[in-house]
Amino acid sequence: MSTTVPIGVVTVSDRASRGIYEDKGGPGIVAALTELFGSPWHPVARVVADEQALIERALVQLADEDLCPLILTTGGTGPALRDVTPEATEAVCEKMMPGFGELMRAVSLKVVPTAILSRQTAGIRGGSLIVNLPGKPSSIRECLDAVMPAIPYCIDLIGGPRLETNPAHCIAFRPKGA
Ligand SMILES: Nc1ncnc2c1ncn2[C@@H]1O[C@H](COP(=O)(O)OP(=O)(O)OP(=O)(O)O)[C@@H](O)[C@H]1O
Ligand SMILES: Nc1nc2c(c(=O)[nH]1)N[C@H]1C(S)=C(S)[C@@H](COP(=O)(O)O)O[C@H]1N2
Repeated sequence: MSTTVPIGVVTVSDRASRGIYEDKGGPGIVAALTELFGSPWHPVARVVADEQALIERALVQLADEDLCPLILTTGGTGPALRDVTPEATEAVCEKMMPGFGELMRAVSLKVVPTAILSRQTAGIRGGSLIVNLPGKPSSIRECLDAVMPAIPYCIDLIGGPRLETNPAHCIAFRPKGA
């Protein structure tokens, strides 16, 4: 059995899932986490089309079977008809964490005026925190840099493993004594 922490990485993209283009989202998340995490971890990656049932199934498996304390999605957060990642996230979560989306949009707005078009959100399913990132590969690091400082303490609070960040790239916030 693996002693490293499984982290769910879900690319939601019609074209990447069909092989029309190479998926840069999943590898982008892995590259970002490789810098940001200080604890041993390994990715459990999935690539799915923009279909709510498929996204929900991937999230449920990663949470309930793979026991990932953190699941990151990329893509499907916009206003287009097939963009349903936030709906899938909300459908499988018991509790929403709207502050994640608020912060990521605020930070992204400094980079791109269309940041308001992302409905990216976050929520809790059991012992898993699910966080949506936009599909544009360049948005992954911008968004993760903003929210990563709060992620280890959030995972503490839902009973997950103690995750450390790499202080060269990210200082995690935990209240004194936590
Ligand atoms: N997984 C990915 N890998 C590589 N590039 C991506 C990926 N997802 C998105 N992109 C790029 O970012 C752009 C905006 O992403 P968006 O999620 O809106 O794509 P989309 O138009 O919904 O198409 P698709 O679902 O087929 O990726 C895409 O047009 C593509 O250039
Ligand atoms: N940081 C960042 N946020 C961003 C973007 C971006 O390029 N960088 N693209 C925006 C655009 S153009 C769209 S349409 C929405 C939704 O993208 P998605 O459907 O690929 O998730 O994310 C927005 N948020």
